[in-house]
Amino acid sequence: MSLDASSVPEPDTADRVDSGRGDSGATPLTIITGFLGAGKTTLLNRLLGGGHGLRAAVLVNDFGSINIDADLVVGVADDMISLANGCVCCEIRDDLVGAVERLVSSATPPEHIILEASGVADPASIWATFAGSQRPDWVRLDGVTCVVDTEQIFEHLDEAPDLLMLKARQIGFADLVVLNKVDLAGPATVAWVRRWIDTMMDRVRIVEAVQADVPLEILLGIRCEEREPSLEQSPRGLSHRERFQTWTFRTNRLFDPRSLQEMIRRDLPGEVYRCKGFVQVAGDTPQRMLLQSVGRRSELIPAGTRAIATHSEIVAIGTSALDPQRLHRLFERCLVTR
Ligand SMILES: Nc1nc2c(ncn2[C@@H]2O[C@H](COP(=O)(O)OP(=O)(O)OP(=O)(O)O)[C@@H](O)[C@H]2O)c(=O)[nH]1
Repeated sequence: MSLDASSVPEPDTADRVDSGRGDSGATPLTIITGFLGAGKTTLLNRLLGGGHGLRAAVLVNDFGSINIDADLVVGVADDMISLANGCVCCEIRDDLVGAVERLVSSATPPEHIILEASGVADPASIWATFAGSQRPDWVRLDGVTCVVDTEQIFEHLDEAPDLLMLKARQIGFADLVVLNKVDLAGPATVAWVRRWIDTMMDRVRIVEAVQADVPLEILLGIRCEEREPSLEQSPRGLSHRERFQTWTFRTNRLFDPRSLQEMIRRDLPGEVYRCKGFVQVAGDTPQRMLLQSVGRRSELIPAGTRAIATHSEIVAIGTSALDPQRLHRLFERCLVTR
């Protein structure tokens, strides 16, 4: 895990969202939740690029051992705390509280804190962490936004039926649900997922989106109703480390981009929910690309100046049945032979 920096310089925009720090002095906290690959980082980047005028600090939590998300969040290089190698709702709660403590007690404390939780996190447990901490008055929950991959919400239920329970808990704790990726889902699926959420939850606000494009005003300054965080809301039974597994592949060799995407589409085991990383791909000149895959969908996009390095590093997250040897063989097959 790496911890660095504290808060951002005052933006020069005149349009400010009222974040509502209020008399209590508690710093408003927005939690972005949602399952792996739903579009949380995409939403976070929209928030950060949105010119809301708030001095916001960002906490990014990746379940894997490398915090890829930290490289994908744009525009807050010195203002982000990266919490990797565990989930903030259960395994690295102390790191979360410590990071927030550092932020709020710094010389220039942020006006707002945005936490992108890991895709397997239970937001109720995150909030319970603050309630159980030494200084529960440091932060005030401003709102919880849950990003849903509308196309894939019901995927993987054969391998892990309890996944739907986790997704339901993420949605159920939210003030706002962003039904994302409606471009991939199509109207019938969108209507179906909407109905499913409506019948399951009371009074949750739902917006549909492509690339998490939702108005900023509805994301910040929600001032959600007080909710009593109870430590009983922590997940019972297996810990995330027992339910989910991560696997990392590193190589100095070049990938054949077509084989890589074809392998993900055809052969990636159903136990793998998400892959992401930076890869060196073969071409006229080797190129550094960002690999993103959610289920069997994948994209390779030029990495630009992000995460400059000469080797490739991919993280996969899946069920505890994930087979490291099999994955190693599959990814190795996509390397260019010398
Ligand atoms: N087609 C389509 N792709 C999207 C949309 N929103 C996000 N994506 C893509 O989905 C992938 C995952 O998006 P992220 O924002 O990284 O998802 P995430 O929830 O932060 O992922 P984790 O942090 O790994 O859980 C990326 O390749 C995005 O470009 C959308 O509305 N439509």
